[in-house]
Amino acid sequence: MSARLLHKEETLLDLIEDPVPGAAHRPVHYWDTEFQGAEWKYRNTTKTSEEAQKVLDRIYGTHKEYQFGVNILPILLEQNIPKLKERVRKAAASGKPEPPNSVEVGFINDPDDPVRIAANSPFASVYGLYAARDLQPYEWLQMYTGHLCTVAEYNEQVSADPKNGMKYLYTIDCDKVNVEFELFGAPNEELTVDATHFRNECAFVNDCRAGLHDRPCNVEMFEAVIDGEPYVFLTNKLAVARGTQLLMDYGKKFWDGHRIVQKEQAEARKIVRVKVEVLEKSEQMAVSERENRRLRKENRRLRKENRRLRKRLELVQAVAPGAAVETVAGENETSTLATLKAGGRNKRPLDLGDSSADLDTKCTPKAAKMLQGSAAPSKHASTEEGKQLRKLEVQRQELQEEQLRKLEVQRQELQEEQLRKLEVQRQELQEELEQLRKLEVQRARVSGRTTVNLSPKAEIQEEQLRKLESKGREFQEEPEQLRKLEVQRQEFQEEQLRKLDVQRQEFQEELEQLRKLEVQMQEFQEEQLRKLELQEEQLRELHVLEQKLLEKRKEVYKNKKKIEGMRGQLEEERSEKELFENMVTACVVTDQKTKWQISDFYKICFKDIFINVIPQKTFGMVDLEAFTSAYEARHGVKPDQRRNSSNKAANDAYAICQMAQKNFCGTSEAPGPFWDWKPKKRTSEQGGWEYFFDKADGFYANIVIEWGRTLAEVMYDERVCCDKHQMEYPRVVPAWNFEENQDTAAVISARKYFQDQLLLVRQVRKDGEHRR
Ligand SMILES: C[S@@+](CC[C@H](N)C(=O)[O-])C[C@H]1O[C@@H](n2cnc3c(N)ncnc32)[C@H](O)[C@@H]1O
Repeated sequence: MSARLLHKEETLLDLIEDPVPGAAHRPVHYWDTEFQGAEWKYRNTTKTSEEAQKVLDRIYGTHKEYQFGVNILPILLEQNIPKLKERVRKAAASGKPEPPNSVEVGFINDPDDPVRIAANSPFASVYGLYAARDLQPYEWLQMYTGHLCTVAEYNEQVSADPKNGMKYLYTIDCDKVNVEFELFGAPNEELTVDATHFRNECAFVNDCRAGLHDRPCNVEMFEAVIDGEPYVFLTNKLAVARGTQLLMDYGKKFWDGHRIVQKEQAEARKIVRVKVEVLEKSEQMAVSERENRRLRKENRRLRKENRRLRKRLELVQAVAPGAAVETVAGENETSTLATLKAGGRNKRPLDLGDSSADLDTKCTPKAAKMLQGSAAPSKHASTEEGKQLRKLEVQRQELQEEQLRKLEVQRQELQEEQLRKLEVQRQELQEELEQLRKLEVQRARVSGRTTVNLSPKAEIQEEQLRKLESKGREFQEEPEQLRKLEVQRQEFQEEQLRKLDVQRQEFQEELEQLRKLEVQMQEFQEEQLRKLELQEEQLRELHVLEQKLLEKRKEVYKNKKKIEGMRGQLEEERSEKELFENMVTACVVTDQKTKWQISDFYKICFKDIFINVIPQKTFGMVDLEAFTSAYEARHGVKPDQRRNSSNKAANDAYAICQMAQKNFCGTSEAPGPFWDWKPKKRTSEQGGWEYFFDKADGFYANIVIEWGRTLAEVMYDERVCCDKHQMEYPRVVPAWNFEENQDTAAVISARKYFQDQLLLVRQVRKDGEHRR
C-alpha cells in the first residue's frame, strides 16, 4: 500500500480506488497528513518521531513496568512484541511513517450497512475500517491518535461548534484504568482523545449496533498508561478474515452523548435556518418596501399629472363653449369677438405643458368662472358639448342673419318714411309757392304794374320756398348719399362679414385643433386611468404582501421569542447539568477510595472464587438467578438446602462445564456452534421484520441429541438472550450439571462463597456511603 499525503481540499472520496465488483466496501488509501506513523499530537504539541519511538519502545520493550487498563491483555503483548518491535524498527530506519498493513479505510458500499442506512443516502461519504489481511486474534492494529484533552474541554469545544461533535473521539475512563491523572495542571477524571481534526485509520471503526440484530463485535480499544500519560490502541479480539469490517462496542455512554449532541446539532441547524429565513425575509421586506415607496411616489406623480391634465382639458372645454354662449346671449358682439380674438386667435395651439395660472389671460371671466366651477369632463360630456357647440354656432349664425335682415328692413322703412315726409313737405312748399305766384300775378294786375314786386311777406315766403327748394334739392340729393352710404354700409358689412367669416373659420380651425387635443387628452387620460388602475392593483397586491410580511415578521418575532425561551431553558438545563456534574464529581471523588476498597475486595473474591473454586475461564459469569431457578424447578427446593460435597463433584462440574464451553460455545479464537446458530428473519405480527431462532432447524435438533432437551432449552434461551442484549459471552449455566445428574457441590459452594463476598462488598459500599 503506497502512502500519499491527503491535501486539505481533497476528500476521502477523491482517493477511492476502482470498486471491487460486488464488494461491501471500496478500499480508500487513507493516510492522514498529520499522522506520521509513530508521531501524534499531544494536546497542541506534536511529538517528534524520536519521542514517539521512545514511547513505543517502552511499551513493547518493557511493558510489564506499565499500568494497563482492564482491557489490556498481557497475552497480546507477549504474542506480538517481536513483530511490533520489528515494525517500529523498520519505521525508524526508513524515517517514513509506516502505513498500517493490517487495516484499511473503506467507503461503505453495502446498502444494508447500518451506517449507510443512518446516513440516509447512497452517496454520503461514510467509511468503515476493514481488515486488510487475515488477522489472528489480538493483533496490535494501530494506535488511536487525536488531541488529548479533558472531557470538559471537549464538551466546551462541542458547545461552541456542535457540528463536529461526538463523531471521532475515544474517552478514557480514568476509573477503569484505575489511575489518577494529573495532566494539564489539574486532576482529571475523564480524558478524551479527540480525533475530530487529527486522526488516523483507527478513527473509522464503526459500532456493532445495528437495529434489532447487532453485528459481531470483533475489535476493541485498550488503554495503556506510560509515564502517567494515557495511550489508546486498537486490537482484534477475534480472528478476522480479510475484507471483514472491524466493529467495536462504542458503549451506551457514547450513544447517549451522541444523541444529545445530535439534538444540539439539530437545534443549531434550526437556529441557523431561522436566522437565514429572517434575513431573507427582512431583505425581501426591504426590497418590497423600496418598491412600495417607489410605486407610491410614481402614483402621486401620475395623480398630480392627471389633475393637471384634467384642468387643461376643462380649460379647453370652458373656453370654446363660453365664447359661443356669449355671442348667443346677444352681448356686445364685437367685444365678444374681440375677446375671442384676444383669447382664441392669439392663443397658441394648446400646449399641454402650460400652467393653469395663465388661464385668466386666455379666456373670458365667464370662461374662467366656468373653469373653476366645472366638473371633470367625461368622454360622453365632451362629445355632448361638441354637439352643443356646433348647434350654438348654427343658432348664432341664424340669429345674426335674422338681425341683419331686420336692421335692413328697419333702415329701408326709415329711409322711405323720411323720403315720404320730405316729398310731402316739398309738395306743400310747391303748392304754397304756386299760390304765392298766383297772388303776385293778381296783385300786379291790380296795381297795373308790369313788374311784379313782391311784398315783404311774399319775400319771406319766397325765401322759405327757396329754402324748401334747396332742402328739396338736398332731399333729392340725399337718396344719392343714402345710396352711397348704403354701398359703404354694405361694403362695411361685407367686410365685417368676411372678417367674421375668417374669424369663424379660424375659430373653427381652433375648435378642430381643440377637438383633436381633446381626443388626444381623452386617450392620454384613458391611458393614465389604465395605468392608475394597474397601479392601484399593484398597490392592493403590495398591501396584501405587506400584510403577509407583517404576519411573517410576527411569526419571526414569535420564533425569536421561542428561540430565546429555548435558549433560556437550555441555559437553565446547562446550569442544572453543571450543578449535577459538580455533584457527581464530588460524589466520584469521595467514592473513589471506596471503589478502590471494593476493587480490592473483588480482587480477593475473584481470585479465590475463580482460581481456587471454579476456574473463571471455563465458567464465564455464573448466572445465579438462572442457576437457582433451574435447580428449584428440578428439585423443588432452593440449592443451598442441599449439603456440600466432595472435590470430585467440583472437578466433575468443572469438566462438564469446560467441555460444554469448548464444544458448544468454543473459544474466542474459534467460536463454537453456539455462534453459528444464526437467527432467521420473518414478518412480525405488527408488520415489519423480526428475528427468531428456529427450533425446527438442524441446530436445535443436534443440541437435543448431544445435550438433552432441558439443556437444549437452556441454550436456546441463552442464545436468544445473547442476541437480544448483544452479549459477547454466553452465561454458562450450572444447571447442566443437574440435568445430567452431576453433583453440584462445587457450584453450590462457589455460589455460597460468592454470596458471602458480595455481602461483604455491599457492606463496604454502605460504609462508604455513610461516610459521604
Ligand atoms: C468514529 S466515526 C466512524 C466512522 C464514520 N462511519 C465515518 O464515515 O467517518 C463514528 C460515527 O460513525 C457513525 N456510526 C458508527 N457506527 C454506527 C452504527 N452502528 N450505526 C449508525 N451510525 C454509526 C456515527 O455517525 C458515529 O458518530
